[in-house]
Amino acid sequence: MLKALREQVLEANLDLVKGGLVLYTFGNVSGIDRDQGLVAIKPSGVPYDRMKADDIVLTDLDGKKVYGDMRPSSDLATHLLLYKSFSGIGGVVHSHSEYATIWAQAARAIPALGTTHADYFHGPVPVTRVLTDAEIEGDYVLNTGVVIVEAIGDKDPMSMPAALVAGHGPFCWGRDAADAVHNAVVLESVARMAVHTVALRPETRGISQSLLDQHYFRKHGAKATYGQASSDKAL
Ligand SMILES: O=C(CO)[C@@H](O)[C@H](O)COP(=O)(O)O
Repeated sequence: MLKALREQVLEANLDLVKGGLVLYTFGNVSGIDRDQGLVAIKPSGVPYDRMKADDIVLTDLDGKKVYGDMRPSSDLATHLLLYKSFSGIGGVVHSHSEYATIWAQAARAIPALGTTHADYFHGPVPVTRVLTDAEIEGDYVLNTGVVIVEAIGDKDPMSMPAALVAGHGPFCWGRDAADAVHNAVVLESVARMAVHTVALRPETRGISQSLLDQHYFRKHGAKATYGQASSDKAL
């Protein structure tokens, strides 16, 4: 059932390890088949080096398992809410990558300090509000999705493909599972550079709106000029 999607999601999960974003069983990646309304997601707590395409769990958008013997990722409800809220996305990543998590733990948005940031994120990467005790004691995983959607607000989720969950870590998304991992790897790089930039020059104000716009739109959207015509995100 949806073998190609399960294989893509397996590869994307293994790419979290290759990208240095996760330790042990931390983190998770999912992908969606919009036509069938089914999500393929990492099984919970399974070491990446033992994970097989058959271990990838399929659920519907209500979280009902339709394929697989394993329990789905413990973050499933967050992934599902993001798919329901952001209709253009095809993949979701959660990691505890260190520098992005440092910003999340500090409950600070990552400021747009340079063109590396602007190539991927059209503005500061937002941080969620801190969940209330009632939200934590209720459905914490679902409410994590709620505060991410709030933090994105009226921004286009494809121009801001990441948010930091205060006190927790980053969630990223993209056109598919591989694209979401790509964004998560870049987010970690941008977060690392921002920590050091702010340490070196605490008063830094970041780049201007015009430089941010120029770099972002050079790579994204109908008028993008970067790379080759067939690719929105050539490296
Ligand atoms: O943040 C968390 C749990 O709070 C997760 O990222 C875990 O690190 C991985 O959980 P599974 O996807 O294996 O359930």
